[in-house]
Amino acid sequence: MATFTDLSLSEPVIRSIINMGFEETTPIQEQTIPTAMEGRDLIGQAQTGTGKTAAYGIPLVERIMSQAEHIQGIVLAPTRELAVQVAEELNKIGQFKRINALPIYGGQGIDWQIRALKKRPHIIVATPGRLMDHMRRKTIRLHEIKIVVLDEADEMLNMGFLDDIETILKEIPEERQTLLFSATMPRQIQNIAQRFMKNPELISIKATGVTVSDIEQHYVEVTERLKFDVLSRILDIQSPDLSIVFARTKRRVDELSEALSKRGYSAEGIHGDLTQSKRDSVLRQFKDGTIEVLVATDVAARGLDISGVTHVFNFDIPQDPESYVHRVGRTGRAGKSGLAITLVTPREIGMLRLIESVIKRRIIRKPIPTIVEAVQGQQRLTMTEILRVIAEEDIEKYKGVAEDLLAENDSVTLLSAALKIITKEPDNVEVRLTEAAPARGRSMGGRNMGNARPQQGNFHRDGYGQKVDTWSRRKGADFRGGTAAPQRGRDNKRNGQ
Ligand SMILES: Nc1ncnc2c1ncn2[C@@H]1O[C@H](COP(=O)(O)OP(=O)(O)OP(=O)(O)O)[C@@H](O)[C@H]1O
Ligand SMILES: [Mg+2]
Repeated sequence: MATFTDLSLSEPVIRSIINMGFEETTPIQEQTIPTAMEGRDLIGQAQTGTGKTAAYGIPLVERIMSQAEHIQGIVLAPTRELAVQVAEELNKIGQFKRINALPIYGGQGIDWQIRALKKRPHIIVATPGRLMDHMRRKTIRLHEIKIVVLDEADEMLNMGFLDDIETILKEIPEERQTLLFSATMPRQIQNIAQRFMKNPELISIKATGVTVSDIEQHYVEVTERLKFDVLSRILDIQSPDLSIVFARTKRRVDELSEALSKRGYSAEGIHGDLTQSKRDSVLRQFKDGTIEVLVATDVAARGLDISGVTHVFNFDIPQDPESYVHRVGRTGRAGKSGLAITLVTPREIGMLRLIESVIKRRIIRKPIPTIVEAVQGQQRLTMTEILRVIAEEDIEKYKGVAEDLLAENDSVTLLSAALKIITKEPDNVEVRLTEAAPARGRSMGGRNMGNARPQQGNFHRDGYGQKVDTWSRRKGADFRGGTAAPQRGRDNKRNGQ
């Protein structure tokens, strides 16, 4: 593995990379940065969470002149949250070279953006629709752009941005450099490449699978009616640090997040019909751990890099294999491990098989978890928390009361009562979700999702027939913070926490 100093980068950029805590390059960075620095067009494909942002961000920042006070680089991204995140990363890479990147996206006040543009950013990171607005108003001019990056280009096509992208690229001088990055490269991308790129070099990192191998991938076959109980039980058993639950429609996201809250989980939803300020605050709370379960449509499937996401749930199986790859890729980032669990109704098994054939990997079947397992999971959580408090916290002032109580009750009875109070018991608050139509696949012609080979190593881990210990919490994952058990207790929750 190469280090960044092998890549003939400038001193300020090396310094900022060190400051960001990057030591070695990832494979996509090692292979694309030199080509991109030469000014060539390129298409970069590599698994989710492997550092594609810096793979284009570093050459982008390097090739921009900090003295010239006009927009020289532009990154197009499919969602607002992704635009914000990419701009943040570019600002970090450019901090010592004094390169400024500005996110430009819908839902944010256009006047505010116009004022921010007057500060003359070197790079803008934009969603296509809002950029078009600024082009019409002539508040952004593209005639001095030297570099264009299309991040998640395939998703921008899915969202119907082809015409917008075409209009935008026509405004940009032809001598520009064009870079295109995604974890998935369906066939339409070749079309974009032919029309808008000059003899692009294709750099595809040949991994063993299209999805990251450190992400364990499971599925549970379950009827629509039982899905919510299964999700709750798995949450109780596994007690994820942070998890994302993907659902098919905005309405189901609303209903699910409400139902999860009713059952005592700290959950919020995010989707495209919410106001931008709501979207921002939900994401912020999820990042700082105030919310533990983020319920989302595919708006959160692409590119978002949130550390601490240990679990991804497909409450509804995605409509196509690309979406599966990206959703699951919200965990297991930058070499971390993760677990992805897909709930599949009997009618959707065909879609699951299609996904397996595209990702060239078996998704392991797990049985429906039982209530007993859910209870055991929560009891384990309580026990761990008690042992932690004994080891780490000052409990002297409780000892007097404890002794008084012990004078009249035996210790096992007392401790059992205390455990009951702080353990979140499986909850049967009635919930009702609007049914979603089962997933039907799009045509699969000509998919090229990376030159994956089957991962033989995963085949022996099949969960068929295993029972009680199948759903035990994974080893090695520890509980975030110290207050997990009491805060998640149902009584606290009912008091509005
Ligand atoms: N060389 C590196 N060393 C250590 N961490 C890195 C390195 N490069 C990137 N990272 C970190 O890895 C994480 C994932 O990076 P990034 O979001 O760029 O992935 P991606 O390939 O674009 O994924 P996706 O396909 O989901 O968009 C980020 O937290 C980033 O800071
Ligand atoms: Mg990315």
